[in-house]
Amino acid sequence: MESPFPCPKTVTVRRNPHRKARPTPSSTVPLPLPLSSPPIPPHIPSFPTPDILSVELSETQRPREIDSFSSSQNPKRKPESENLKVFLRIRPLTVSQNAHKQNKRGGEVVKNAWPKNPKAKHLPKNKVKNSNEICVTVNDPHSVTISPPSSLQESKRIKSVVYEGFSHVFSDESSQAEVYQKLVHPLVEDFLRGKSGMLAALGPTGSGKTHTVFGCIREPGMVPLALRRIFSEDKSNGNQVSRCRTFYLSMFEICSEKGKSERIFDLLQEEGEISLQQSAIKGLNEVTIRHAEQAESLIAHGLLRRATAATNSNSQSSRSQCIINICCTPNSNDGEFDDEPKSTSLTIVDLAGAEREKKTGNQGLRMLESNFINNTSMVFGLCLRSLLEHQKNPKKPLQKHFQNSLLTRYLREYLEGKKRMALVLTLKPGAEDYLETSNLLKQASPYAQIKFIGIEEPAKNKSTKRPTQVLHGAEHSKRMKFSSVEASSISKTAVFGDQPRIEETKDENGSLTEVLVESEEPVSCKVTEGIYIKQDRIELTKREREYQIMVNFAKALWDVLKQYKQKLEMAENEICCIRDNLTCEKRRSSDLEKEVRHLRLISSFPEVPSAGVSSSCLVGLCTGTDSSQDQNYQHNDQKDEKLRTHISIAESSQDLKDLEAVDMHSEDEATSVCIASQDCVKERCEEAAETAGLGQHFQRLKYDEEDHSSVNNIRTLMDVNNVQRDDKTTETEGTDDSEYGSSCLQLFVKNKETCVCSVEEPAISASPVITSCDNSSAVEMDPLPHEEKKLHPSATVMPRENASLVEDTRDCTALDTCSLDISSSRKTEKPKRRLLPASSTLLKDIGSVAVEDDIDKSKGGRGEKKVPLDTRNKSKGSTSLLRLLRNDLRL
Ligand SMILES: Nc1ncnc2c1ncn2[C@@H]1O[C@H](COP(=O)(O)OP(=O)(O)OP(=O)(O)O)[C@@H](O)[C@H]1O
Repeated sequence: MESPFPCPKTVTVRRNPHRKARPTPSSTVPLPLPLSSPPIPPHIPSFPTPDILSVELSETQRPREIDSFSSSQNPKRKPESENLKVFLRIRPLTVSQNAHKQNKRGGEVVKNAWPKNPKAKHLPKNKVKNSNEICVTVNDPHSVTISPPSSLQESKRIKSVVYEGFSHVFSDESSQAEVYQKLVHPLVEDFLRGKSGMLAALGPTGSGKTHTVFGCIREPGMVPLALRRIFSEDKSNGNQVSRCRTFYLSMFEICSEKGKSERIFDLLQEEGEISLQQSAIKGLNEVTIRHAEQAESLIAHGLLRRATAATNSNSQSSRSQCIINICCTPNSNDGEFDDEPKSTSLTIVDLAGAEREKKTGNQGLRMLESNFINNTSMVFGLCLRSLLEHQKNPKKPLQKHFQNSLLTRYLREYLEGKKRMALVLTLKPGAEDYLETSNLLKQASPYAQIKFIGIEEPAKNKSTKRPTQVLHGAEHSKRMKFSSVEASSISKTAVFGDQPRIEETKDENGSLTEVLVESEEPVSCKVTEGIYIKQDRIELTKREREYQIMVNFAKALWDVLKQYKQKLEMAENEICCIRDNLTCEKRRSSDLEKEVRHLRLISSFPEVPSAGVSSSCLVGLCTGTDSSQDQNYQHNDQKDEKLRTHISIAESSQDLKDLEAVDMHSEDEATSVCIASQDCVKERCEEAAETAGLGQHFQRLKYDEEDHSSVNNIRTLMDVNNVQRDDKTTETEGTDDSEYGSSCLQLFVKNKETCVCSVEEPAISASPVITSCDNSSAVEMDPLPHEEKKLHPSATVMPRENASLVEDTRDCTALDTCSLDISSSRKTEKPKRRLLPASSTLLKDIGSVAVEDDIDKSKGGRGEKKVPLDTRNKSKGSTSLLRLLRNDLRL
């Protein structure tokens, strides 16, 4: 059963690697950094202009992109690599078909109007191919498929092969103009801009090389089209170009003499055999051309001289390699076009087509010619192959295949990749030409990978300016004269390409010397290649440095802009925060204003009359260690009767009538006692004192730090400020704090002993009135037994007037005495405090004080614990004070 779809033939794809696009300078521009911003720098550093300008390039530092950048800056210098362009042109299957097509297109039958070799008149005409089978199929403008004829497919199982990577594939219907536009036009434009170039046509015999290069009258080839293009520009510019530059045409062929040796003939002169010395052709006639018609006429005459012969493959088969040079040299006196390039050349080579003996049936002389042609084509191909392999693997040396033929010796610079060139492969699409076509594509398609690296155009300085080499008229005689004089020293003459006017000689030291030919006396200047290289290197380094500076400048600018942006964002955020805070503050201020208004409204009511008496606070005593415990004590007052820690606050003067005599000056003051922990006593006292303005009046009476760890030190602070504030709010509004007197009674109990301390109101007494309970204290404390002291601390407050009796011996003017009686055991239960009226507490405590002589105390039994040192040191004055108090209070 047959498949509905024909099974495709097996196809082998031979791919030439794609040429990689050159990195453009724009690709080297640093990309914006990722959005994740780095930590914001504290400040933006100054722009590093000095650092940027001090860029120094090292050999390893030079980026590859610099070359492209430099070349883009100077289009006349393109040191970057450029691939060899390989074009493919497919000839029509038969000429008759082509003529038919041409007739269809233009209505005229195309005939080759170029002069034919008269020898070919009697040669047999090409056999008309009966087979219409083709082996070449154009896939796209850059690839073709070569399919073997059916006979070969069946017998040898040869597969179809796809060849890719061509710059362009011209089908059999392509016109000369189309081929010119894509193949030669770029070369001509470069040539007019001062870039030398070469086009070589390769292909088997009869494939259309000569047709492509020279064409016919109706279909002029690449050479006449190029000439027309060159001079058309000149015409459009009013012959300005030809006035500034001079164009020369030279045409020669390389053929073999009976297949033994190669000979070079100048096709523009009769019997013009010339020779090749090194890479230069000696004696080549360069004809000055002024317009295209003249040049075409010269070429037509040259083609008549070219060796052709009729073969089985081609009735007018080229038997030689034909080379045409169009040379351009600017006029030396013209300064207007001083920037124009110097001595450029456009070379077009029509190679003789390789032949297969079986097919051509050549014999004898034709066969020898065929061997020469095939050998030259092979050497040409070997040179390119060696260049390609060398470029692929630099370890492989560049073979000197060029030495094996005159053509390759002449084209050495092109074949070594030093100058720009293009190849056009011509093919015959017939099935009988499959093998030639296949071999050519297999051999030549990889050439598209060849790169021309570091192509340097001739320098513009005067020393490199080449005079014309045209060997006609006076110049010819000059040359001959010079040659006769210096012939012995001339080792070689450079006439190729853009160096036809320089003759290189070797001096005694063996160094290379270039001799300018146009001078009667040869001007010798030691110009070695190194000089040019050095100059170019310096210029290149300069450009690279400038480029590097610009790159660094751009980077630094980018960084600075980025930092400024971050800073701007920060500032904006800050502004937002400040704005929010301002709004809150405004809101607060408005609230405060409302409150003030409210308070003023309240203050407008009649004032509560001041009591006019002192509201003093007597300090309660406590054994607690912190204020939080004090609060607990207050809450648990009823539970612990034993704990005799008293915190008494005199709320009104009526409660302290007994004490009015003692402290007459403290009527207005409010006294409170702040029981603070041992750790915060000092801070609290200082804070309270500072708040109340009593910093200089407030003194701690006594604090013995020696033994504070053994007993819970009880400190009682009179936080005057707190009480003052309380009183102030109750008594008057808007009164200054300083109006209130403040006093602070601080009691220290050390080692369960009662200390008496007093702080007098500073407003009344300028001097600090502090009575300490040290050894010289006026109050003589009767120490209790040790166990009792632990449990019953008590404090006795004494009237000031009584205390004043003993003030002659003390620093204090008043004395408030507190006796502490610690009676509660902290071991058993939590201490409780009961808030009692100060007067009752004082009376009670004073009554409980046992006034005894220190002597009696010291006479205690041996087993008794010794009285502490501070107690023993109680003076008689203190004892007397206590007695007086008792008497005065009638206790
Ligand atoms: N593209 C083409 N269009 C029309 N005719 C062509 C084309 N190519 C070649 N021919 C004709 O084919 C014949 C052979 O072409 P040509 O002489 O150019 O081949 P060749 O490659 O130069 O051969 P050889 O190497 O033997 O010189 C010529 O008569 C030419 O007119």
